[in-house]
Amino acid sequence: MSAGHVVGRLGEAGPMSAAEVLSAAGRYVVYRVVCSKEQVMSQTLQGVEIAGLNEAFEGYVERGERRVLAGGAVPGDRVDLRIVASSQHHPRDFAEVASVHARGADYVEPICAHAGPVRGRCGGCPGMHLSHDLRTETLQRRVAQLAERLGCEWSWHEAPAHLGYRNRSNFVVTRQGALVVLGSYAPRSQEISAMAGCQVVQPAIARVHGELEALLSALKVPVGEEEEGLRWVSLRASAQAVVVELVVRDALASWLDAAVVAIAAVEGVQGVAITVNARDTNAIRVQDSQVVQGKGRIWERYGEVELGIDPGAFAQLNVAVASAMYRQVARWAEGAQVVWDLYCGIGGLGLNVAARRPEVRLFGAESVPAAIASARENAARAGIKARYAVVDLGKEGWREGCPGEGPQARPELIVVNPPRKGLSRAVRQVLGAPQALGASTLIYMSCDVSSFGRDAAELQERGWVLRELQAHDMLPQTTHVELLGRFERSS
Ligand SMILES: C[S@@+](CC[C@H](N)C(=O)[O-])C[C@H]1O[C@@H](n2cnc3c(N)ncnc32)[C@H](O)[C@@H]1O
Repeated sequence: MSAGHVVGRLGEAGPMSAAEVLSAAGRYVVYRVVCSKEQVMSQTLQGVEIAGLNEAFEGYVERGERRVLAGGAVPGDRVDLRIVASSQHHPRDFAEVASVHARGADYVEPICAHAGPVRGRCGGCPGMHLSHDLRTETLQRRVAQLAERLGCEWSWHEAPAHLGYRNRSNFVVTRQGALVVLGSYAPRSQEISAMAGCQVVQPAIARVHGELEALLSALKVPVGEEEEGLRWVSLRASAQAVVVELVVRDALASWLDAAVVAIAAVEGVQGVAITVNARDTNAIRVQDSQVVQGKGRIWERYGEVELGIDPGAFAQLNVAVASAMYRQVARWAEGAQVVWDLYCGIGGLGLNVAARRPEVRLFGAESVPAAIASARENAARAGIKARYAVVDLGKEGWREGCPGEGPQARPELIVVNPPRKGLSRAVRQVLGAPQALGASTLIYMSCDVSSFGRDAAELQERGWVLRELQAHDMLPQTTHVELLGRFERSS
Protein backbone atom coordinates (compact mmCIF):
# COMPACT_ATOMS: atom_id res chain seq x y z
CA MET A 1 0.00 0.00 0.00
CA SER A 2 1.38 3.40 -0.90
CA ALA A 3 1.89 6.26 1.56
CA GLY A 4 -1.10 8.47 2.13
CA HIS A 5 -3.68 5.72 1.86
CA VAL A 6 -5.34 3.57 4.43
CA VAL A 7 -7.46 0.47 4.14
CA GLY A 8 -10.52 0.13 6.36
CA ARG A 9 -13.50 -2.10 6.73
CA LEU A 10 -16.58 -0.84 4.99
CA GLY A 11 -18.63 1.35 7.31
CA GLU A 12 -16.42 0.84 10.36
CA ALA A 13 -13.37 3.01 10.01
CA GLY A 14 -12.09 5.67 7.72
CA PRO A 15 -13.80 8.57 5.99
CA MET A 16 -17.38 7.97 4.98
CA SER A 17 -17.40 10.52 2.17
CA ALA A 18 -17.62 8.67 -1.15
CA ALA A 19 -15.19 11.15 -2.62
CA GLU A 20 -12.58 9.83 -0.27
CA VAL A 21 -12.99 6.21 -1.28
CA LEU A 22 -10.31 5.26 -3.78
CA SER A 23 -11.23 1.64 -4.33
CA ALA A 24 -13.09 -1.17 -2.67
CA ALA A 25 -12.56 -4.90 -2.62
CA GLY A 26 -15.00 -7.11 -0.76
CA ARG A 27 -15.42 -5.72 2.73
CA TYR A 28 -12.38 -3.45 2.49
CA VAL A 29 -12.04 0.05 1.16
CA VAL A 30 -8.95 2.12 0.40
CA TYR A 31 -9.30 5.69 1.62
CA ARG A 32 -7.21 8.79 1.02
CA VAL A 33 -5.73 9.86 4.35
CA VAL A 34 -5.12 13.31 5.79
CA CYS A 35 -1.44 13.26 6.60
CA SER A 36 1.54 12.42 4.47
CA LYS A 37 3.42 9.27 5.43
CA GLU A 38 6.22 11.44 6.84
CA GLN A 39 3.80 13.37 9.07
CA VAL A 40 2.05 10.32 10.46
CA MET A 41 5.24 8.30 10.85
CA SER A 42 6.60 11.05 13.06
CA GLN A 43 3.88 10.44 15.64
CA THR A 44 4.83 7.84 18.19
CA LEU A 45 2.95 7.37 21.43
CA GLN A 46 5.28 6.09 24.09
CA GLY A 47 4.41 3.89 27.03
CA VAL A 48 0.63 4.01 26.54
CA GLU A 49 -1.72 1.55 28.15
CA ILE A 50 -4.21 -0.13 25.82
CA ALA A 51 -7.69 0.67 27.13
CA GLY A 52 -9.98 -1.63 25.16
CA LEU A 53 -10.56 -3.98 22.25
CA ASN A 54 -12.92 -3.34 19.33
CA GLU A 55 -14.98 -5.84 17.33
CA ALA A 56 -12.15 -6.35 14.84
CA PHE A 57 -9.87 -7.32 17.77
CA GLU A 58 -7.81 -4.12 17.48
CA GLY A 59 -6.62 -2.69 20.76
CA TYR A 60 -7.25 1.01 21.27
CA VAL A 61 -6.37 4.05 23.34
CA GLU A 62 -8.33 7.29 23.48
CA ARG A 63 -6.31 10.39 22.76
CA GLY A 64 -8.49 13.40 23.41
CA GLU A 65 -11.28 13.17 20.85
CA ARG A 66 -9.45 10.60 18.76
CA ARG A 67 -9.21 6.84 19.08
CA VAL A 68 -5.93 5.17 18.13
CA LEU A 69 -6.38 1.59 16.88
CA ALA A 70 -3.58 -0.96 16.93
CA GLY A 71 -3.81 -4.55 15.69
CA GLY A 72 -2.11 -7.04 18.00
CA ALA A 73 -2.50 -4.87 21.11
CA VAL A 74 -4.51 -6.20 24.04
CA PRO A 75 -6.17 -4.26 26.90
CA GLY A 76 -3.67 -3.74 29.69
CA ASP A 77 -0.64 -3.86 27.34
CA ARG A 78 1.96 -1.11 27.88
CA VAL A 79 3.28 -0.32 24.43
CA ASP A 80 4.80 2.28 22.14
CA LEU A 81 2.50 2.93 19.21
CA ARG A 82 3.62 4.33 15.88
CA ILE A 83 0.75 6.03 14.04
CA VAL A 84 0.82 5.02 10.39
CA ALA A 85 -2.38 6.55 9.04
CA SER A 86 -5.27 8.75 10.05
CA SER A 87 -8.86 9.13 8.99
CA GLN A 88 -10.02 12.53 7.82
CA HIS A 89 -13.69 12.27 8.65
CA HIS A 90 -13.62 10.03 11.68
CA PRO A 91 -11.63 10.70 14.84
CA ARG A 92 -9.47 7.62 14.24
CA ASP A 93 -5.76 6.97 13.86
CA PHE A 94 -4.25 3.66 12.88
CA ALA A 95 -1.07 2.51 14.59
CA GLU A 96 1.46 -0.28 14.69
CA VAL A 97 2.85 -1.63 17.93
CA ALA A 98 6.45 -0.34 17.82
CA SER A 99 7.52 -2.02 21.04
CA VAL A 100 5.96 -3.85 23.96
CA HIS A 101 6.92 -2.99 27.55
CA ALA A 102 4.45 -5.31 29.26
CA ARG A 103 1.59 -7.50 28.13
CA GLY A 104 -1.95 -7.37 29.54
CA ALA A 105 -3.43 -10.34 31.37
CA ASP A 106 -5.45 -11.41 28.33
CA TYR A 107 -2.49 -11.70 25.99
CA VAL A 108 -1.77 -15.25 24.84
CA GLU A 109 1.29 -16.13 22.80
CA PRO A 110 -0.16 -17.52 19.53
CA ILE A 111 0.76 -21.14 19.00
CA CYS A 112 1.08 -20.52 15.25
CA ALA A 113 4.26 -18.83 14.04
CA HIS A 114 2.35 -17.19 11.17
CA ALA A 115 -0.45 -15.69 13.28
CA GLY A 116 -0.72 -12.01 12.54
CA PRO A 117 -0.35 -9.35 13.63
CA VAL A 118 1.64 -10.54 16.64
CA ARG A 119 3.90 -13.35 15.40
CA GLY A 120 3.51 -13.26 11.62
CA ARG A 121 1.47 -11.87 8.75
CA CYS A 122 -1.35 -14.39 8.29
CA GLY A 123 -4.75 -12.83 8.87
CA GLY A 124 -6.67 -16.07 9.29
CA CYS A 125 -6.71 -16.03 13.10
CA PRO A 126 -6.96 -12.41 14.29
CA GLY A 127 -7.90 -13.57 17.80
CA MET A 128 -5.16 -16.11 18.42
CA HIS A 129 -3.29 -13.68 20.70
CA LEU A 130 -6.35 -13.17 22.93
CA SER A 131 -7.43 -15.22 25.92
CA HIS A 132 -10.48 -17.31 25.15
CA ASP A 133 -12.51 -15.26 27.62
CA LEU A 134 -11.60 -11.90 26.12
CA ARG A 135 -12.22 -13.10 22.56
CA THR A 136 -15.63 -14.57 23.33
CA GLU A 137 -16.65 -11.66 25.62
CA THR A 138 -15.86 -9.29 22.74
CA LEU A 139 -18.01 -11.31 20.35
CA GLN A 140 -20.76 -11.69 22.93
CA ARG A 141 -20.88 -7.93 23.51
CA ARG A 142 -21.84 -7.50 19.90
CA VAL A 143 -24.55 -10.15 20.11
CA ALA A 144 -25.87 -8.66 23.38
CA GLN A 145 -26.18 -5.22 21.77
CA LEU A 146 -28.03 -6.75 18.83
CA ALA A 147 -30.38 -8.71 21.10
CA GLU A 148 -31.11 -5.63 23.18
CA ARG A 149 -31.99 -3.67 20.05
CA LEU A 150 -34.25 -6.47 18.87
CA GLY A 151 -35.71 -7.09 22.34
CA CYS A 152 -35.05 -10.81 22.69
CA GLU A 153 -33.17 -13.30 24.83
CA TRP A 154 -29.92 -14.67 23.49
CA SER A 155 -27.51 -17.48 24.30
CA TRP A 156 -23.88 -18.23 23.50
CA HIS A 157 -22.73 -21.62 22.22
CA GLU A 158 -19.11 -22.73 22.41
CA ALA A 159 -17.37 -24.74 19.72
CA PRO A 160 -16.23 -28.20 20.86
CA ALA A 161 -12.73 -27.64 19.39
CA HIS A 162 -10.82 -24.38 19.00
CA LEU A 163 -8.17 -25.80 16.66
CA GLY A 164 -8.18 -28.30 13.80
CA TYR A 165 -11.84 -27.70 12.97
CA ARG A 166 -11.79 -26.18 9.50
CA ASN A 167 -12.59 -28.60 6.67
CA ARG A 168 -11.64 -26.38 3.79
CA SER A 169 -8.97 -23.83 3.01
CA ASN A 170 -8.00 -21.84 -0.10
CA PHE A 171 -4.31 -21.07 -0.50
CA VAL A 172 -2.84 -18.45 -2.80
CA VAL A 173 0.24 -19.80 -4.58
CA THR A 174 3.52 -17.90 -4.61
CA ARG A 175 7.24 -18.54 -4.73
CA GLN A 176 9.86 -17.87 -2.08
CA GLY A 177 13.22 -18.57 -3.65
CA ALA A 178 13.03 -22.06 -5.13
CA LEU A 179 10.10 -23.03 -2.94
CA VAL A 180 6.45 -22.99 -3.94
CA VAL A 181 4.43 -21.64 -1.01
CA LEU A 182 0.70 -22.11 -0.45
CA GLY A 183 -0.20 -19.11 1.67
CA SER A 184 -2.73 -16.37 2.32
CA TYR A 185 -2.86 -12.65 1.66
CA ALA A 186 -1.83 -10.66 4.71
CA PRO A 187 -4.73 -8.45 5.83
CA ARG A 188 -5.15 -5.27 3.78
CA SER A 189 -2.16 -6.09 1.63
CA GLN A 190 -0.95 -7.93 -1.44
CA GLU A 191 1.82 -9.55 0.63
CA ILE A 192 1.49 -13.31 0.95
CA SER A 193 2.00 -15.01 4.30
CA ALA A 194 3.13 -18.62 4.59
CA MET A 195 0.63 -20.99 6.22
CA ALA A 196 2.67 -24.14 6.78
CA GLY A 197 1.49 -25.94 9.90
CA CYS A 198 -1.81 -24.01 10.04
CA GLN A 199 -3.50 -24.88 13.34
CA VAL A 200 -7.14 -24.28 12.52
CA VAL A 201 -7.46 -26.56 9.49
CA GLN A 202 -8.16 -30.24 10.01
CA PRO A 203 -4.90 -32.15 10.46
CA ALA A 204 -5.34 -33.94 7.10
CA ILE A 205 -5.37 -30.56 5.33
CA ALA A 206 -2.24 -29.40 7.18
CA ARG A 207 -0.44 -32.60 6.20
CA VAL A 208 -1.44 -32.49 2.52
CA HIS A 209 -0.59 -28.78 2.43
CA GLY A 210 3.00 -29.56 3.48
CA GLU A 211 3.30 -32.42 0.97
CA LEU A 212 1.99 -30.26 -1.87
CA GLU A 213 4.45 -27.47 -1.15
CA ALA A 214 7.32 -29.96 -1.39
CA LEU A 215 5.90 -31.63 -4.49
CA LEU A 216 5.11 -28.45 -6.41
CA SER A 217 8.57 -27.08 -5.55
CA ALA A 218 10.26 -30.26 -6.81
CA LEU A 219 8.21 -30.10 -10.03
CA LYS A 220 9.17 -26.42 -10.45
CA VAL A 221 5.55 -25.52 -11.10
CA PRO A 222 5.09 -21.91 -12.29
CA VAL A 223 3.03 -19.81 -9.87
CA GLY A 224 0.68 -16.84 -9.68
CA GLU A 225 1.14 -14.35 -12.49
CA GLU A 226 3.89 -16.39 -14.17
CA GLU A 227 3.09 -17.88 -17.58
CA GLU A 228 1.00 -21.04 -17.09
CA GLY A 229 0.99 -20.19 -13.38
CA LEU A 230 -0.84 -22.14 -10.67
CA ARG A 231 -2.86 -19.43 -8.90
CA TRP A 232 -4.75 -21.05 -6.03
CA VAL A 233 -4.99 -24.42 -4.37
CA SER A 234 -8.11 -25.37 -2.48
CA LEU A 235 -8.13 -28.32 -0.09
CA ARG A 236 -11.29 -29.88 1.31
CA ALA A 237 -11.25 -32.68 3.86
CA SER A 238 -13.76 -35.13 5.23
CA ALA A 239 -13.10 -37.56 8.04
CA GLN A 240 -11.73 -39.95 5.40
CA ALA A 241 -9.99 -38.04 2.64
CA VAL A 242 -8.83 -34.81 1.02
CA VAL A 243 -9.76 -33.40 -2.38
CA VAL A 244 -7.33 -31.03 -4.09
CA GLU A 245 -8.59 -28.34 -6.44
CA LEU A 246 -6.08 -26.47 -8.59
CA VAL A 247 -6.98 -23.03 -9.95
CA VAL A 248 -4.85 -22.61 -13.05
CA ARG A 249 -4.32 -19.90 -15.60
CA ASP A 250 -4.21 -22.35 -18.51
CA ALA A 251 -5.92 -25.75 -18.71
CA LEU A 252 -3.24 -26.88 -21.20
CA ALA A 253 -0.28 -25.84 -19.02
CA SER A 254 2.69 -28.09 -19.79
CA TRP A 255 3.30 -28.99 -16.13
CA LEU A 256 -0.31 -29.84 -15.29
CA ASP A 257 -0.66 -33.53 -16.25
CA ALA A 258 2.45 -34.64 -14.38
CA ALA A 259 1.48 -32.56 -11.33
CA VAL A 260 -2.05 -33.98 -11.23
CA VAL A 261 -0.74 -37.57 -11.26
CA ALA A 262 1.81 -36.80 -8.54
CA ILE A 263 -0.76 -35.00 -6.36
CA ALA A 264 -3.26 -37.84 -6.70
CA ALA A 265 -0.58 -40.20 -5.33
CA VAL A 266 -0.17 -38.20 -2.10
CA GLU A 267 -1.42 -40.23 0.86
CA GLY A 268 -5.00 -39.34 1.79
CA VAL A 269 -5.78 -37.52 -1.47
CA GLN A 270 -8.88 -39.07 -3.05
CA GLY A 271 -9.18 -36.80 -6.10
CA VAL A 272 -7.89 -33.79 -8.01
CA ALA A 273 -10.01 -31.17 -9.78
CA ILE A 274 -8.99 -28.21 -11.87
CA THR A 275 -10.70 -24.95 -12.66
CA VAL A 276 -9.42 -22.31 -15.06
CA ASN A 277 -9.22 -18.67 -14.05
CA ALA A 278 -7.10 -16.37 -16.19
CA ARG A 279 -9.02 -13.25 -15.18
CA ASP A 280 -7.71 -10.36 -13.17
CA THR A 281 -10.27 -10.73 -10.40
CA ASN A 282 -10.47 -11.29 -6.66
CA ALA A 283 -12.75 -14.28 -7.24
CA ILE A 284 -10.93 -17.58 -6.98
CA ARG A 285 -13.30 -19.53 -9.24
CA VAL A 286 -14.97 -18.09 -12.30
CA GLN A 287 -16.19 -21.39 -13.72
CA ASP A 288 -17.06 -24.89 -12.53
CA SER A 289 -14.27 -27.29 -11.68
CA GLN A 290 -13.63 -30.56 -13.43
CA VAL A 291 -12.49 -33.66 -11.66
CA VAL A 292 -9.43 -34.90 -13.58
CA GLN A 293 -8.18 -37.68 -11.29
CA GLY A 294 -9.88 -39.89 -8.70
CA LYS A 295 -13.10 -38.84 -6.97
CA GLY A 296 -14.03 -35.20 -6.42
CA ARG A 297 -17.01 -35.66 -4.14
CA ILE A 298 -16.43 -35.64 -0.40
CA TRP A 299 -19.00 -37.22 1.91
CA GLU A 300 -19.55 -35.66 5.30
CA ARG A 301 -22.20 -36.12 7.96
CA TYR A 302 -23.83 -32.85 9.00
CA GLY A 303 -26.24 -33.47 11.86
CA GLU A 304 -28.41 -36.42 10.86
CA VAL A 305 -27.66 -36.32 7.15
CA GLU A 306 -24.77 -37.44 4.96
CA LEU A 307 -23.98 -34.71 2.41
CA GLY A 308 -22.04 -35.12 -0.83
CA ILE A 309 -19.90 -32.05 -1.47
CA ASP A 310 -18.35 -31.45 -4.90
CA PRO A 311 -15.28 -29.27 -5.53
CA GLY A 312 -16.28 -25.61 -5.56
CA ALA A 313 -19.56 -26.21 -3.68
CA PHE A 314 -20.47 -24.27 -0.55
CA ALA A 315 -20.54 -26.31 2.67
CA GLN A 316 -20.28 -25.17 6.28
CA LEU A 317 -16.62 -25.06 7.36
CA ASN A 318 -17.03 -26.36 10.90
CA VAL A 319 -18.92 -29.64 10.76
CA ALA A 320 -19.37 -29.99 14.53
CA VAL A 321 -20.83 -26.52 15.03
CA ALA A 322 -22.94 -26.63 11.85
CA SER A 323 -24.30 -30.01 12.96
CA ALA A 324 -25.27 -28.59 16.36
CA MET A 325 -27.03 -25.69 14.63
CA TYR A 326 -28.86 -27.92 12.15
CA ARG A 327 -30.04 -30.14 15.03
CA GLN A 328 -31.27 -27.06 16.88
CA VAL A 329 -33.23 -25.98 13.81
CA ALA A 330 -34.76 -29.47 13.58
CA ARG A 331 -35.91 -29.21 17.23
CA TRP A 332 -37.45 -25.79 16.64
CA ALA A 333 -39.12 -27.15 13.50
CA GLU A 334 -40.98 -30.00 15.20
CA GLY A 335 -44.61 -30.15 14.11
CA ALA A 336 -44.18 -28.22 10.86
CA GLN A 337 -45.10 -30.25 7.80
CA VAL A 338 -44.67 -27.92 4.84
CA VAL A 339 -41.16 -26.52 4.95
CA TRP A 340 -39.33 -24.13 2.65
CA ASP A 341 -35.54 -24.06 2.66
CA LEU A 342 -34.45 -20.83 0.95
CA TYR A 343 -30.79 -20.41 -0.10
CA CYS A 344 -30.62 -24.17 0.44
CA GLY A 345 -27.18 -24.83 -1.12
CA ILE A 346 -26.58 -28.59 -1.10
CA GLY A 347 -29.54 -29.01 1.25
CA GLY A 348 -28.06 -29.55 4.75
CA LEU A 349 -30.40 -27.33 6.73
CA GLY A 350 -33.74 -28.43 5.27
CA LEU A 351 -32.74 -32.10 5.08
CA ASN A 352 -32.01 -32.07 8.81
CA VAL A 353 -35.52 -30.72 9.42
CA ALA A 354 -37.02 -33.50 7.29
CA ALA A 355 -34.75 -36.33 8.52
CA ARG A 356 -36.77 -39.18 10.08
CA ARG A 357 -39.99 -37.21 9.56
CA PRO A 358 -41.67 -38.71 6.48
CA GLU A 359 -44.67 -36.41 6.95
CA VAL A 360 -42.57 -33.33 6.06
CA ARG A 361 -42.93 -31.84 2.57
CA LEU A 362 -39.67 -30.06 1.86
CA PHE A 363 -39.11 -27.49 -0.89
CA GLY A 364 -35.68 -25.99 -1.50
CA ALA A 365 -34.56 -23.03 -3.63
CA GLU A 366 -31.06 -21.96 -4.54
CA SER A 367 -29.41 -20.18 -7.49
CA VAL A 368 -26.46 -22.52 -8.20
CA PRO A 369 -27.54 -25.42 -10.47
CA ALA A 370 -24.74 -27.72 -9.28
CA ALA A 371 -25.79 -27.18 -5.65
CA ILE A 372 -29.40 -28.08 -6.52
CA ALA A 373 -28.21 -31.24 -8.28
CA SER A 374 -26.29 -32.19 -5.12
CA ALA A 375 -29.27 -31.35 -2.89
CA ARG A 376 -31.45 -33.72 -4.92
CA GLU A 377 -28.88 -36.51 -4.64
CA ASN A 378 -28.39 -35.85 -0.93
CA ALA A 379 -32.14 -36.05 -0.33
CA ALA A 380 -32.46 -39.27 -2.35
CA ARG A 381 -29.57 -40.89 -0.48
CA ALA A 382 -31.15 -39.95 2.86
CA GLY A 383 -34.53 -41.31 1.71
CA ILE A 384 -36.13 -37.88 2.08
CA LYS A 385 -38.81 -36.69 -0.31
CA ALA A 386 -37.87 -33.17 -1.26
CA ARG A 387 -38.35 -30.95 -4.28
CA TYR A 388 -35.71 -28.48 -5.31
CA ALA A 389 -35.47 -25.77 -7.95
CA VAL A 390 -32.85 -23.41 -9.29
CA VAL A 391 -34.27 -20.02 -8.35
CA ASP A 392 -32.68 -16.58 -8.23
CA LEU A 393 -33.99 -15.31 -4.93
CA GLY A 394 -32.75 -11.83 -5.79
CA LYS A 395 -35.43 -11.42 -8.45
CA GLU A 396 -39.01 -10.25 -8.04
CA GLY A 397 -41.45 -13.09 -8.66
CA TRP A 398 -39.08 -15.74 -7.34
CA ARG A 399 -42.00 -17.63 -5.79
CA GLU A 400 -43.26 -18.56 -9.22
CA GLY A 401 -40.13 -20.67 -9.72
CA CYS A 402 -40.42 -22.62 -6.46
CA PRO A 403 -41.10 -26.31 -7.04
CA GLY A 404 -44.70 -27.44 -6.96
CA GLU A 405 -45.52 -24.12 -5.41
CA GLY A 406 -47.46 -21.28 -6.95
CA PRO A 407 -48.30 -18.01 -5.26
CA GLN A 408 -51.01 -19.84 -3.28
CA ALA A 409 -48.57 -22.17 -1.53
CA ARG A 410 -48.70 -21.99 2.24
CA PRO A 411 -45.52 -23.07 3.99
CA GLU A 412 -45.77 -23.62 7.75
CA LEU A 413 -42.06 -23.14 8.36
CA ILE A 414 -39.45 -21.25 6.38
CA VAL A 415 -35.74 -21.74 7.01
CA VAL A 416 -33.31 -19.29 5.41
CA ASN A 417 -29.53 -19.19 5.33
CA PRO A 418 -28.59 -16.38 2.94
CA PRO A 419 -25.11 -15.23 1.96
CA ARG A 420 -23.28 -12.57 4.00
CA LYS A 421 -25.25 -9.67 2.56
CA GLY A 422 -28.48 -11.09 4.00
CA LEU A 423 -31.93 -11.58 2.51
CA SER A 424 -32.60 -10.01 -0.87
CA ARG A 425 -35.20 -7.26 -1.07
CA ALA A 426 -37.42 -9.61 -3.06
CA VAL A 427 -37.27 -12.25 -0.30
CA ARG A 428 -37.82 -9.64 2.43
CA GLN A 429 -40.92 -8.46 0.60
CA VAL A 430 -42.46 -11.93 0.51
CA LEU A 431 -41.46 -12.83 4.09
CA GLY A 432 -42.68 -9.42 5.23
CA ALA A 433 -46.30 -10.46 4.60
CA PRO A 434 -46.52 -13.50 6.91
CA GLN A 435 -50.31 -13.57 7.02
CA ALA A 436 -50.55 -13.87 3.25
CA LEU A 437 -47.72 -16.37 3.22
CA GLY A 438 -49.27 -18.56 5.88
CA ALA A 439 -46.03 -19.44 7.65
CA SER A 440 -46.07 -19.36 11.44
CA THR A 441 -42.33 -19.86 12.05
CA LEU A 442 -39.25 -18.48 10.35
CA ILE A 443 -35.76 -19.70 11.23
CA TYR A 444 -32.89 -17.56 10.07
CA MET A 445 -29.27 -18.82 10.08
CA SER A 446 -26.77 -16.06 9.41
CA CYS A 447 -23.02 -15.60 9.08
CA ASP A 448 -23.23 -11.82 9.43
CA VAL A 449 -24.37 -9.94 12.52
CA SER A 450 -24.96 -6.67 10.64
CA SER A 451 -27.15 -8.00 7.83
CA PHE A 452 -29.04 -10.23 10.26
CA GLY A 453 -29.69 -7.16 12.44
CA ARG A 454 -31.03 -5.20 9.49
CA ASP A 455 -33.25 -8.05 8.27
CA ALA A 456 -34.49 -8.97 11.75
CA ALA A 457 -35.48 -5.35 12.50
CA GLU A 458 -37.44 -5.20 9.25
CA LEU A 459 -39.11 -8.57 9.87
CA GLN A 460 -40.10 -7.44 13.37
CA GLU A 461 -41.79 -4.39 11.88
CA ARG A 462 -43.65 -6.58 9.42
CA GLY A 463 -45.44 -9.18 11.48
CA TRP A 464 -42.69 -11.36 12.99
CA VAL A 465 -41.39 -11.54 16.57
CA LEU A 466 -37.88 -12.77 17.26
CA ARG A 467 -38.36 -15.27 20.10
CA GLU A 468 -34.85 -16.69 20.46
CA LEU A 469 -31.41 -15.78 19.27
CA GLN A 470 -28.44 -18.16 19.47
CA ALA A 471 -24.85 -17.15 18.74
CA HIS A 472 -22.40 -19.94 17.87
CA ASP A 473 -18.61 -19.77 17.86
CA MET A 474 -18.44 -21.30 14.39
CA LEU A 475 -14.86 -20.26 13.55
CA PRO A 476 -12.79 -20.09 16.75
CA GLN A 477 -9.72 -17.74 16.69
CA THR A 478 -11.64 -15.36 14.38
CA THR A 479 -14.13 -12.49 14.70
CA HIS A 480 -16.86 -14.60 13.13
CA VAL A 481 -20.19 -15.28 14.87
CA GLU A 482 -22.88 -17.52 13.38
CA LEU A 483 -26.43 -16.62 14.39
CA LEU A 484 -29.62 -18.60 14.59
CA GLY A 485 -32.87 -16.72 15.09
CA ARG A 486 -36.34 -18.17 15.63
CA PHE A 487 -39.17 -15.85 14.63
CA GLU A 488 -42.87 -16.43 15.18
CA ARG A 489 -45.68 -14.74 13.35
CA SER A 490 -47.03 -12.08 15.68
CA SER A 491 -50.74 -12.76 15.23
C1 LIG B 1 -24.62 -19.40 3.47
S1 LIG B 1 -24.98 -20.43 2.08
C2 LIG B 1 -26.15 -21.51 2.81
C3 LIG B 1 -26.25 -22.85 2.18
C4 LIG B 1 -27.02 -23.90 2.95
N1 LIG B 1 -28.33 -23.44 3.37
C5 LIG B 1 -26.23 -24.41 4.13
O1 LIG B 1 -26.69 -24.34 5.27
O2 LIG B 1 -25.12 -24.91 3.93
C6 LIG B 1 -25.88 -19.35 1.07
C7 LIG B 1 -26.41 -19.97 -0.20
O3 LIG B 1 -27.17 -18.97 -0.88
C8 LIG B 1 -27.00 -19.15 -2.26
N2 LIG B 1 -27.39 -17.89 -2.94
C9 LIG B 1 -26.70 -16.74 -2.99
N3 LIG B 1 -27.39 -15.81 -3.69
C10 LIG B 1 -28.55 -16.40 -4.09
C11 LIG B 1 -29.67 -15.97 -4.86
N4 LIG B 1 -29.73 -14.74 -5.35
N5 LIG B 1 -30.67 -16.84 -5.07
C12 LIG B 1 -30.62 -18.09 -4.57
N6 LIG B 1 -29.58 -18.56 -3.85
C13 LIG B 1 -28.55 -17.73 -3.60
C14 LIG B 1 -25.54 -19.53 -2.40
O4 LIG B 1 -25.28 -20.17 -3.63
C15 LIG B 1 -25.35 -20.44 -1.18
O5 LIG B 1 -25.58 -21.77 -1.50
